[in-house]
Amino acid sequence: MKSEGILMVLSGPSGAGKGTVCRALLEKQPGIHLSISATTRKPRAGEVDGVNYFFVSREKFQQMIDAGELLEWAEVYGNYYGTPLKTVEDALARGEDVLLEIDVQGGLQVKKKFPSAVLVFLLPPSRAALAERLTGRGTEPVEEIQRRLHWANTELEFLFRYDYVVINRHVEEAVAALQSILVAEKCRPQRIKMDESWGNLMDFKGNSW
Ligand SMILES: Nc1ncnc2c1ncn2[C@@H]1O[C@H](COP(=O)(O)OP(=O)(O)OP(=O)(O)O)[C@@H](O)[C@H]1O
Ligand SMILES: Nc1nc2c(ncn2[C@@H]2O[C@H](COP(=O)(O)O)[C@@H](O)[C@H]2O)c(=O)[nH]1
Repeated sequence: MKSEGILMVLSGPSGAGKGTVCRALLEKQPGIHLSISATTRKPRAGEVDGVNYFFVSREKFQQMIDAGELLEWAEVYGNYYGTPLKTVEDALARGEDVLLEIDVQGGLQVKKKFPSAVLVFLLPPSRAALAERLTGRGTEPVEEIQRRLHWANTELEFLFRYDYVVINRHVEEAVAALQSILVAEKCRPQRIKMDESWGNLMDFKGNSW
């Protein structure tokens, strides 16, 4: 009996620790496929095209939308971000678990297209922790930090439309929670591929020994 790969979405306010937790999860489970998004945002110091994001122009991003190349896309903090569809489909077809680190608007689009996707909302332990983390990262100017913190309130409204909430108090704990979710989701009857000897699942009584 073999279960299929899981499409897992990780969302949460900017600074919640999504990127940090994703990297730590991949270290523990290198077999997970992390989707690389396309974005019109400019690279931060140290970010590499094709590794952190595919950094594209607005024109190129629009072409990708028009060509149906994006599984989902959204405008976030004044820039466009989207998930390339084909690499996700290919990885799922290979039976790999796929992780999308995307915003809440994108998360709900994914759920519409892939109802079996698992939506996880990553929450920092407190409002103060969120502000400290975002400021401490030191990658955005003060106005941008304020803008992201302000938007966090709107993002929180999406929390109850997600399947799971993980509190990112300690990175290792958050990673363990994500791993547990993956294990539990693989045990759902809808995902289990049962050995053919069990016959027609819808008609157990009709099967003879
Ligand atoms: N559990 C944690 N405890 C303390 N600091 C943390 C924890 N998780 C992440 N951080 C720190 O918080 C900052 C923000 O983390 P990260 O960049 O991963 O957030 P993010 O949710 O991916 O943000 P964005 O959406 O803007 O990309 C980083 O400096 C990171 O090192
Ligand atoms: N809807 C999507 N949101 C995405 C995608 N890739 C990243 N994001 C989200 O954007 C913000 C900002 O990211 P940053 O790298 O500029 O800090 C963050 O919430 C990401 O999760 C995507 O493909 N689609």
